[in-house]
Amino acid sequence: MSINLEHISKSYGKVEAVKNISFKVNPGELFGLIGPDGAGKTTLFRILTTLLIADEGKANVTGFDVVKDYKNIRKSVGYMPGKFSLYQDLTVEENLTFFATIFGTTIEENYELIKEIYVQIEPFKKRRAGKLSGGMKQKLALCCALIHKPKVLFLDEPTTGVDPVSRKEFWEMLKRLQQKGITILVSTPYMDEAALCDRIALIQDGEILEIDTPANIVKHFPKTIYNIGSKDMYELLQKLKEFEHTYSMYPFGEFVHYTDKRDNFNPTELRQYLEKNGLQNITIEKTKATIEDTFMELAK
Ligand SMILES: Nc1ncnc2c1ncn2[C@@H]1O[C@H](COP(=O)(O)OP(=O)(O)OP(=O)(O)O)[C@@H](O)[C@H]1O
Repeated sequence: MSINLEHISKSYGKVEAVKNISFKVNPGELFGLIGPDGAGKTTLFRILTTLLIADEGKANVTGFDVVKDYKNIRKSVGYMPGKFSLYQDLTVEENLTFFATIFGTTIEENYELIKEIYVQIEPFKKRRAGKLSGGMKQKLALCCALIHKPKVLFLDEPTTGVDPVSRKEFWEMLKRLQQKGITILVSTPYMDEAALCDRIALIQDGEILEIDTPANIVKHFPKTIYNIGSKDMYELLQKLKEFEHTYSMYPFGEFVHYTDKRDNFNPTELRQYLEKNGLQNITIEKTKATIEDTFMELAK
């Protein structure tokens, strides 16, 4: 097993940030921790990268215990924290050289692993990290986390605040790193990115709601979902909220995702109710559950 957590708990004073969490990540797997802000993702990363000691439970990474063997873990993992991972006043090249030096290596020695990512920021190698765009900062931070050829890569919300094109490119890079045999634990609040992982753990308020492949997670959704559209989104939400048979409803792009309390739901009846309440251009169509739908249902 590359990563193994057993009954890990951690509190900050009265805040129980992580509660009795257990899961395993297989060698070479791309595993996602999916949850909103404050779910406990960063706390888990800090425990696994030996920067924080859990109150209860055991964890090991590449066979090393996070407390007893912390030095071995630090040598064999790469960590890209969500915030403050680069020295803003150092240039691109200086940042990378700095990280290489503290791990007793050089850029040249491990160039092959970072090459594909580094060539994209190399034209700006004399630029200070603080002056880079979000996407470029993220590529540099990834190069710095990879410079000592880690076996396991920890990426805490690597795409937060990054534009959609760079996000897509970033996930393509992760897939290629995975093919080189690196195990990756990545966290994200974006549900669309969850679908790109081999397996995901949905996490909220320090607890795991479910662990499975993205495909299996959506299969477990218990109800039929309908996409409901109308000209006036705000009114539509109000009226659906007041409808006595509504089980769940929330905005999803240009539609509302709706489920009904009853098994014998009749869309015509809902349409008539909405029309009677003055809504126009109503559309009601069956749709497939997404990871976000499952998350909302489990988090209820
Ligand atoms: N040093 C700290 N002192 C007190 N409370 C903390 C501390 N660090 C985190 N917390 C609290 O613990 C909970 C989990 O935080 P954590 O940072 O692990 O979550 P997260 O999922 O990474 O979210 P975020 O993306 O906001 O960092 C939150 O309620 C947070 O406010």
